[in-house]
Amino acid sequence: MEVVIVPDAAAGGELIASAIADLVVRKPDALLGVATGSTPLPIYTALTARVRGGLDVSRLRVCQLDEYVGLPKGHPESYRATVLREVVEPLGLPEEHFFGPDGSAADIQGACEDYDRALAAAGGVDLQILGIGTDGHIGFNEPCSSLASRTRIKTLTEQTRVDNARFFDNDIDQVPHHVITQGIGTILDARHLVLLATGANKADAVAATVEGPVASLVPASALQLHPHATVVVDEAAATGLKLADYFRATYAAKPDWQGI
Ligand SMILES: N[C@@H]1[C@@H](O)[C@H](O)[C@@H](COP(=O)(O)O)O[C@@H]1O
Repeated sequence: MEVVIVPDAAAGGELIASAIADLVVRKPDALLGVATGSTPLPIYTALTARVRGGLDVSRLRVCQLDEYVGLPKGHPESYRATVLREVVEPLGLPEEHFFGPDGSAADIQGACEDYDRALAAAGGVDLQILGIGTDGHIGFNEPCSSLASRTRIKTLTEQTRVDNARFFDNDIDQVPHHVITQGIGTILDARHLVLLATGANKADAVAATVEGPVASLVPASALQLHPHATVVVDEAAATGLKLADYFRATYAAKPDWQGI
């Protein structure tokens, strides 16, 4: 696992957008896994600026990490609508290049299995962007999710519903209880995992992810099992890291050509 400490969220966004740009140049039809939430927005802003500056993403494909269950199709806070608004439209991608699980399906279990099959049929995710919940969740894999889990339905913790109420008029009653999420095993199938965490409220979760034991209690700690995982944190989110100086020195000594 590589840990990169950046001065602020914007610098994290630039760094990760560079990695995505390098990937697209290397593999124009790459499959990019995107995350929702506030944290990844600087990545999408930086990537959109690169596209305006001439980066060709016309063949890039994008897929979802997770989705609420039970919101009506087209609900503005469904993750499908969110990714369309925050990623697909700004990058100018055709909607056919974007896919995700169907949270409004009558057969949710079938929709989960369909999604795992669709990811495999698409050749697998090349780079998966991840955020992290305050409780250490990735996607919507809440604490005690199986580290081998595949895409399935999960029940949100009260804390996650409180955290996400800001997207639903600060009304927790509007936040769904159930979600579809790529499993931790599904996420680990991606070729490169890039987790961005910013802000002091993520410092404990980051420390447990990077320096704690691999444990289902901290789902993001599963990144320790992946051969190519990059954790990008700003100074505030890095405050709990005992090895912060080592991570800084390692990154400073890294050759430019190597990327993240
Ligand atoms: N399912 C999403 C996660 O993918 C995201 O990482 C998390 C943190 O969001 P934020 O970045 O807004 O703190 O929120 C939700 O739970």
